[in-house]
Amino acid sequence: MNLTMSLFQMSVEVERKFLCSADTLKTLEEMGVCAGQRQFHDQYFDTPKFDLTLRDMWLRKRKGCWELKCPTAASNGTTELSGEQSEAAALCTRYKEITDLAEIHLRVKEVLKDSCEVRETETSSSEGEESWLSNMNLVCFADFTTVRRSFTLEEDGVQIDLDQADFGYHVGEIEVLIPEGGDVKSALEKIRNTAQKLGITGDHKVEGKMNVYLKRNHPQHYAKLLSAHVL
Ligand SMILES: Cc1ncc(C[n+]2csc(CCOP(=O)(O)OP(=O)(O)OP(=O)(O)O)c2C)c(N)n1
Repeated sequence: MNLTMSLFQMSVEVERKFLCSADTLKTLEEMGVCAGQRQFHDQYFDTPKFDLTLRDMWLRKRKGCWELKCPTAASNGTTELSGEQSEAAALCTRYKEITDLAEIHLRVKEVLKDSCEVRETETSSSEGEESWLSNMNLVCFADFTTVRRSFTLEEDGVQIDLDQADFGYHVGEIEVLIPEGGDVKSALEKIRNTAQKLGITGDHKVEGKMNVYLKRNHPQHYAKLLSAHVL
């Protein structure tokens, strides 16, 4: 099936990361409802030549489920932003989240077809359900566990996560999920309001877990992504 014929409805995650101070945590605990704490183990996959991550595509397995995060077109939903909205956009990331495995296979194959990475073999059940990884020359390059506390505020559809990764990095994120083609401006506005309420300042993007993980564990991979302006 051609990708343009694909009919899957995808979500777009609009997200701002922040460093959580003791003051922010106190405000959050006063204002928000703690929706619980959970722990998950993430494994990220790419080819040895980094064909996916160099295109800002992030393939991972979390709690037994596959997810692919892909960039949205830079201008989608962000034309004619006000000054404040542009500032908010510069602090946020926007990624499509694909969770349907067949769709993930299609997208990954599409990217790898030019780099001769895909072995055109049929998967037999005896090879195990994840032979597609080796057929596409995909290997695990990052593997870590996160303890996440989630909060919800009155603001519609805003989730705040406080993540503690097992390699010693803490980061918070304010997140709004919208359908593909949905209202990015309104999501940015909600994120900006929430950051203001929590007293979050700063005019630079805060590093995510992966930045810090790669810098520490795979500096060459990290350097390639930096020079390609992916991170
Ligand atoms: C600030 C920032 N973050 C991520 C990226 C790109 N990127 C690197 S790894 C990566 C995939 C992991 O995304 P992230 O949202 O950081 O992880 P997590 O919070 O655990 O996922 P969730 O539970 O919210 O789905 C991305 C998109 C970027 N360029 N800049």
